[in-house]
Amino acid sequence: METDSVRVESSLWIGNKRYRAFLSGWYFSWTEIDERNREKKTISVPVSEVIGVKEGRVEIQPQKKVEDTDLDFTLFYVKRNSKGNGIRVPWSLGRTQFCCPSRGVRDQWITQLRTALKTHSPSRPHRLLVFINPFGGKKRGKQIFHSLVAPLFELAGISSHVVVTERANQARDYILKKDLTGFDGVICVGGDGMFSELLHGVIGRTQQEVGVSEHDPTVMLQPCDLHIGIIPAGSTDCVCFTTMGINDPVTSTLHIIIGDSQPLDVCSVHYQSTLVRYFVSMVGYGFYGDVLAESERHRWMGPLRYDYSGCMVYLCNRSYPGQVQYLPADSHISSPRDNTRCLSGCRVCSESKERLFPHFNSSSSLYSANVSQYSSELEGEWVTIEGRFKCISLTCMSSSCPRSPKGLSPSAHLADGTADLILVREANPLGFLTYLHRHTNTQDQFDLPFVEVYRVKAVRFSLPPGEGEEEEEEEEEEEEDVLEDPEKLCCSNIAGHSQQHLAERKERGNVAMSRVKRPGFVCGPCCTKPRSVSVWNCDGEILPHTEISCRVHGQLVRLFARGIEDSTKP
Ligand SMILES: Nc1ncnc2c1ncn2[C@@H]1O[C@H](COP(=O)(O)OP(=O)(O)OP(=O)(O)O)[C@@H](O)[C@H]1O
Repeated sequence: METDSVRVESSLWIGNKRYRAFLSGWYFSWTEIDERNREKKTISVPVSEVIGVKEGRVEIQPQKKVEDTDLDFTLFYVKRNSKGNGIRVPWSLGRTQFCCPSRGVRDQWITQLRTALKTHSPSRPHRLLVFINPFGGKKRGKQIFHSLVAPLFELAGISSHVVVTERANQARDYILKKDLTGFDGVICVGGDGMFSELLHGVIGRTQQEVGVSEHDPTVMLQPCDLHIGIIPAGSTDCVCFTTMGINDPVTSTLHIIIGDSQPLDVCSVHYQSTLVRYFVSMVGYGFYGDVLAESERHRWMGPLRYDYSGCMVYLCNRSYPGQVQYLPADSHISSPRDNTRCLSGCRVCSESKERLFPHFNSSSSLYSANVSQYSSELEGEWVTIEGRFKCISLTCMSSSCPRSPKGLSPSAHLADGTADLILVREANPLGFLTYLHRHTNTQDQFDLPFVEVYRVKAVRFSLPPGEGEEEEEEEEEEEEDVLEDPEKLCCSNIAGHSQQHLAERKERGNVAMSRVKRPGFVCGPCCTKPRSVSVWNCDGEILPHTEISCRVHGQLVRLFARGIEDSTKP
């Protein structure tokens, strides 16, 4: 294979300065030459990060301008900026105009650069299916796509079919049902909710195509070929932040164009033998469930509702009884307290591929059909923990966001086939506040006596006897009352259920009566009824079940991303 042999070399001019430019296999470099023929600074661009090569003098920002000259060509490439608002530097579009000594030399440069692009960057997408949520975040999805993303796609020769969604779940249904032949990936312009729609569509479609039942909690799901890209335009954009290290539409677009590929673990949530949901970020019971539930009642406040609800729920100082069972991951490989960070090219994640897909055979299609349909992952010693918990969370990734740059579990990995289970036991309010506050600074949030963290492959949660799922039907009946009389909403113990969930329950009608009585006590300012059962917050959606089981599916999907680039490296 050709590696670093020089393919083209010549003098080129940028403005009135002369440069010696050369294209080796993997890099295009140009070095300034002064009047005395001495070499000065060299700029080197990996061919894999070239966005496009155009004849003439071309500008695309702020507006497209083309000056068709015989001697010039313009190179567009990924440029790393000096600072940004994330935990890595943002990317922008670099542009350099070169002037050649003759038209023949110019044409040779263009041909060779384009050939190098095809050879050294073969996995770039050519056609993409784009879903824009016009109502996500600050409602700027359409504007972000048309002003920042589309011009870059055009420059890179990527064609896109754009669907502006008119309802929730339209993107998911489209992916599940429509013909996707010819598309190299699906892109969402929106927030975590839109990403979740694409995730469910892509996983569901892949399983349909190979005849695997998603409802079987023991089945080995088929990894998905179709890549997912995220252009952040939501309120929190946690998945984008965690997989990129930044929420920046241009950085995301450039990763899509160069065809970066980041495998991602996905967790499935089952209730008995029914698939409830998939998630990549987190599922949380107790505090996180209550905050989401409370915030649903204050949607009119906009994004402020999360701060408000967080304060209210904190003041309630609740804890919940339950039994957590987990299947530990191999602690020799990594641990949630080993102070490592999953960065681009992470060794733990790349080595895990062999462990996750031992029958991988590169000559067959992705991950080989030899993999048994039933997983041996669920074999092993389950560990049981009982107690009262302020919150229980399970996260497949660090789940960082601008407010919590290190995230819920700073050493979690994106693609190692594990998740981190965090148990926060009953604690005094000040202790719990310390735990919460440590998510926003550099202190270790796990270094507290009431906090435990485990790296796991699967988790089960059950309520103490007498608090089981059937008894929850009683609460449903109370919810029925609320639906009939919305006035009751503000003081009801369903503070917790999303409007969608309430609607679903109302639709179900026939609610069973239950005779179980709970002790009556006032638990805080936001709730005047007893609460001994919380709800699960799954990536921002309230789950309709409490006794759930979760299982990690290693590297189930692929994103157009490369993980967080280490900004300390040159
Ligand atoms: N046209 C639409 N009308 C109503 N809802 C929609 C529409 N398109 C998508 N949705 C739904 O809106 C929900 C929220 O959208 P999205 O995630 O894009 O923004 P967000 O909630 O502001 O951001 P984040 O999830 O990051 O907090 C998604 O769950 C999606 O299913």
